Amino acid sequence: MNQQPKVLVIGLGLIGASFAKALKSRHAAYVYGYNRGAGVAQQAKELAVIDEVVDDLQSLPPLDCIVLGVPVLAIAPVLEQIKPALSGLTLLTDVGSVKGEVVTIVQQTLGELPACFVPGHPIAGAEKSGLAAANETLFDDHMHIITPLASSSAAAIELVTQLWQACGADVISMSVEKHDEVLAATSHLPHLLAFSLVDTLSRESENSEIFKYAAGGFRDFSRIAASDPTMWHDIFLTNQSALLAVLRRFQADLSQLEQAVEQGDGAYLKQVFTQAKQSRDHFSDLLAARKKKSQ
Ligand SMILES: NC(=O)C1=CN([C@@H]2O[C@H](COP(=O)(O)OP(=O)(O)OC[C@H]3O[C@@H](n4cnc5c(N)ncnc54)[C@H](O)[C@@H]3O)[C@@H](O)[C@H]2O)C=CC1
Ligand SMILES: O=C(O)C(=O)Cc1ccc(O)cc1
Repeated sequence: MNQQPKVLVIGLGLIGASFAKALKSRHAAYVYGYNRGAGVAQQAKELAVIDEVVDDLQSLPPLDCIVLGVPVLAIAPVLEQIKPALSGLTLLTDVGSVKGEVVTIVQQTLGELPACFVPGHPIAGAEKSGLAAANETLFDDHMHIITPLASSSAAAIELVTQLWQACGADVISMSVEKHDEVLAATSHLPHLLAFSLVDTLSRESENSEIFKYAAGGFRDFSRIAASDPTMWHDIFLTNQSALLAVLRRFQADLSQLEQAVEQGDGAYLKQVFTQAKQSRDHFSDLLAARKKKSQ
């Protein structure tokens, strides 16, 4: 594309603002921004995260692409407002952590799956949220998963790939179903466990007094329990079946560990811990290889 594409980011929080900032700083797009509530988009302009503020989703400038950077259950009300602008668009995409339910929401809200629509999910983030957490290098050397649909046009797939590559991401493609299964296991379950553990421990001691005595292991494990409650509320409600499947497998394994502790079955404990260590060491090697490749 000779001219810079014109991109509107709706939802200027951690992911939307990081994406906008990465595109703008790398001169990969002319970036408009919209956020509900007074002031956020204006602040984004002042911080050079976006080029221009959009005040009203019902009167949009000519655009090539709209990126939905809002929590999953905020997508439907936003789509209702931008419906009229979708006909001239090359690309409509999102960054939601769940894909199946986003596809259903788009289909139900628009009455069809438009050719411009390609679902997406950056596999990069943090426990922080909001515009203040925006970081233009957030996506460097991270995967961006797209789940193109039978209805997605070649032009839409090309533009989504080009934009995320410009932000430093490795764009990979997979089915909606595989995405939701894999992410339930590697992201949604660990977040559920972290929320649950920190909640349990905080109720066990007044003013979370026991946290004073926690070491690095607890810090590492519990970091993600500081993640945004609204965002995770939406994820757990919209990836219900994949999450329940992996949660039930985990609960069965946890019960076996409980029994082993109860019965003093050290051999079983050692076998589980050894297997887990091998898997984690393999994961560290993968991360190191990815880092090396990008240097
Ligand atoms: N936080 C993370 O690490 C990651 C999040 N995601 C996904 O990205 C999406 C956004 O997450 P974050 O950026 O972390 O959240 P965030 O809370 O930092 O940002 C969301 C932004 O959307 C705005 N917003 C909410 N409802 C709106 C509406 N109806 N109209 C206009 N603006 C609205 C909020 O005011 C906020 O500025 C979610 O769908 C999440 O699943 C994907 C990858 C990583
Ligand atoms: O903070 C972390 O370690 C994360 O795992 C961030 C994250 C949260 C949600 C996603 O869909 C993808 C990445």
